[in-house]
Amino acid sequence: MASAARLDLDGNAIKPMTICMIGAGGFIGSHLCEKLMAETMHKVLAVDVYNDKIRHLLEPATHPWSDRIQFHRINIKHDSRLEGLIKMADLTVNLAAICTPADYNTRPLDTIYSNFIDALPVVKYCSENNKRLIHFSTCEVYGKTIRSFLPKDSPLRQDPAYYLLKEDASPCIFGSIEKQRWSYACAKQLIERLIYAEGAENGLEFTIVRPFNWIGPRMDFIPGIDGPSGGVPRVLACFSNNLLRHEPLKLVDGGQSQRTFVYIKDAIEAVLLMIDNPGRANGHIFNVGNPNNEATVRQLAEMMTEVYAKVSGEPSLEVPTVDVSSKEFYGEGYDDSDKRIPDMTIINKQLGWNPKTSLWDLLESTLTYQHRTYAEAIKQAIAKPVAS
Ligand SMILES: NC(=O)c1ccc[n+]([C@@H]2O[C@H](COP(=O)([O-])OP(=O)(O)OC[C@H]3O[C@@H](n4cnc5c(N)ncnc54)[C@H](O)[C@@H]3O)[C@@H](O)[C@H]2O)c1
Ligand SMILES: O=C(O)[C@H]1O[C@H](OP(=O)(O)OP(=O)(O)OC[C@H]2O[C@@H](n3ccc(=O)[nH]c3=O)[C@H](O)[C@@H]2O)[C@H](O)[C@@H](O)[C@@H]1O
Repeated sequence: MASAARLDLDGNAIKPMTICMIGAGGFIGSHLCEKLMAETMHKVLAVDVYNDKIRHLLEPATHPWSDRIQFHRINIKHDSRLEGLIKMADLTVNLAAICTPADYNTRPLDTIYSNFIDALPVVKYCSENNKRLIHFSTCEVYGKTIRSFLPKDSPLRQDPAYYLLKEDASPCIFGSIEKQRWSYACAKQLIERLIYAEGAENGLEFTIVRPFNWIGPRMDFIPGIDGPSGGVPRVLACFSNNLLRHEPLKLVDGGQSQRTFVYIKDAIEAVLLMIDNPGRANGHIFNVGNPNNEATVRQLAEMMTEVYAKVSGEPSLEVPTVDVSSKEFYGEGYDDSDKRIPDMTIINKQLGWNPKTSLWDLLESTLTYQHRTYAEAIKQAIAKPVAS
């Protein structure tokens, strides 16, 4: 339960603050709002175009935190109320973005505008009004690893010096301009550089977060149920959708890419530490991921298949996966990050944070949620006769 006597990492009482959270209605925003309402006395001015994922926090108005959360339906592309909200707050957390890879090469303009141009006024208002900013970037700013350019048989491929991703040392390696996949990473990189420069030249107090594949309940949508039937969400929701519909999981280009997955609830602990410890978080860029939860996409598919059979009680398909080319799945201009392992030195040193949940455990709780939330709706959708 919320308590006024929470202490920061240096033993000082944490004063309740007002947080302007932009993109509060999304996956990460909904979990961050939940945490702030349940465990702190901070107030949230929740800005988004949607509020479905935080409706349970907004209604009924009898929640013990009801006077600490306000929803503002605002599109930050064109709404003069934004500056007023940032001025009213002590801290702004910016989560708003287009961040699904299927959009990067098919809607590159929207992707670049969303991740760079639309974030500019947020940075400017924070800087001009001396307000602290926590900005969400991405691990995609690292792009490909140096390792991926080494010969296949090089022993150096096993050396972490060629793949471990460090905030203050690793280069950002993207593909050519025709590989529009990198429109997102490049826009995120430029806004990081701008924020960093505002800090250096104008004293902006900032923290940049680089999430490494945070996953859990409420991530994206299930096509045809709570999102467009032709839509392509991120991998967790794609594979969940396949499992719920008893279809084989599609492995893009053989599913050889590697990712590290962190449970959303672990990651949110890291964000709360940043919020509550400005002296330790300001001026830093933080990797937030779980280096112990590495899997190829193929391994992820196999594990999700096994976990889903366990939580749903339904047998797995005899052939649970199918290979598909990236061109067929994402279209022209797709490219991929080969491997993403976060170096944890900086977040450990500054905030003492470590992730706890194993890949199996996080998939078990997430797929239990997916099954409970969607299985019935999918059954009904499949049973519905198609209109002739
Ligand atoms: N989930 C991850 O693992 C992950 C990884 C790397 C980076 N990120 C970054 O974290 C942030 C949040 O990601 P998420 O997974 O919660 O995504 P999400 O799509 O679930 O949430 C983004 C939210 O921003 C809102 N939004 C977008 N444009 C807006 C606008 N113009 N005005 C108002 N609201 C707008 C959307 O409606 C959505 O609710 C993004 O910046 C993303 O790039 C997330
Ligand atoms: O989550 C992150 O840390 C960042 O990375 C994601 O990028 P990516 O990991 O490539 O996106 P996913 O959709 O989760 O795909 C992961 C991998 O699975 C593959 N995939 C995806 C979907 C599918 O059905 N099958 C499949 O094999 C993709 O090709 C990719 O190799 C997104 O860019 C962002 O949300 C975010 O910034």
